[in-house]
Amino acid sequence: MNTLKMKDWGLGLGKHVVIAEPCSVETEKQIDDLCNSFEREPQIGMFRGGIWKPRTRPGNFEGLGEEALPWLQKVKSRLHIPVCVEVANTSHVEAALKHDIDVLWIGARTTVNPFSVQEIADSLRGVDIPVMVKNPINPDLALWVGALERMYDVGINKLAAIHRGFADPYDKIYRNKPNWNLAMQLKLELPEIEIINDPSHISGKSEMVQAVSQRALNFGMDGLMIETHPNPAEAWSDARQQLNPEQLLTLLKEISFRERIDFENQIPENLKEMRDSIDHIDQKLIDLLSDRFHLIDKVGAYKKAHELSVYQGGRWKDVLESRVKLGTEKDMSEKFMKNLLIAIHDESIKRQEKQIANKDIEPLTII
Ligand SMILES: O=C(O)C(=O)C[C@]1(C(=O)O)C=C[C@@H](O)C=C1
Repeated sequence: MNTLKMKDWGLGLGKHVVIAEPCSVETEKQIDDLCNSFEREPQIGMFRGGIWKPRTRPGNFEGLGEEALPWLQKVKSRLHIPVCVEVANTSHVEAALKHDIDVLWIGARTTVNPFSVQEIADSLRGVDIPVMVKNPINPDLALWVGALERMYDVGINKLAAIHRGFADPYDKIYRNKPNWNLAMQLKLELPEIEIINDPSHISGKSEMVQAVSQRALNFGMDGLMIETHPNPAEAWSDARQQLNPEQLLTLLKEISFRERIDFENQIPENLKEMRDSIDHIDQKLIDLLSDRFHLIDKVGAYKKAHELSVYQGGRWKDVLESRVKLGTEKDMSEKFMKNLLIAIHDESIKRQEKQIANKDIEPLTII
């Protein structure tokens, strides 16, 4: 994809984009109050207001709709920063364009549905407006990439992604569990697409927003979208996760926007040396793993000849426990050691099953 980075969208966005926003636009006064707080804050690069709010069940506040759009125009003239809104259908797009909204974004509940995404994309054919695409609710990279591709295919070349976390009914910590690996995979697949992180929807509680923001920046995310309200306790939606302007400004002072080293010729000499050593160690690790799997194949041949079962619970328990102990003694976490060993053991089982059955079988996870 030949897309433009946010700094080249012609909207005065800097290197790290901070989008401050009330979850929902509620009253003209609320917007005025936020403008007063952010008037002299150059760090706020964009303003977001929720106008149409998707709600799981009817009866909750679903946004003010079109009547709130003129208030966002006022934000533009007061703060001189671009404004963005979520659009979920073609009438939203039409209203947003009519009111000079600068940037649109597609929400997680829309990204999951390629029909909706395509309809929105079709309504944007020939329109020069940046679009940001939130990850779908479920951790499906193809859906996320697909939504970006649908936008690109109708001629939108100002594109960004937003990582807002993924629904996980078993997780007790986050509202939407972050999946940093998946976000990194998006970067690998579409290196030109920048990713904004939405720590508010990930954490679901204001006291976690700073830690999640820092984590996102550590992972090389290109900006933050943080829900902000003059008085979060009184917010009509998502009261628990919004910061007040003062909290937002403190957060922005305290977090560290880390530099990224993207190009070979920028790498300082001592870092290059350390990376060369890492390359060497990785090579040795791979050689050792390959030696281990050759032995696994020999054990597999033995099991086949003697009709022994592939999975050997007692041996596996010993291997797991002893290696986890060795690893933790060398300062590696128990969780990491377990994950590593489970991955290795899965692969051993898969190779031996294949040997015995002589066909490809999906790997199992056996603990
Ligand atoms: O010891 C064996 O029987 C093996 O095949 C090796 C191995 C391993 O990867 O360490 C693999 C499968 C068994 O469940 C136990 C251990």
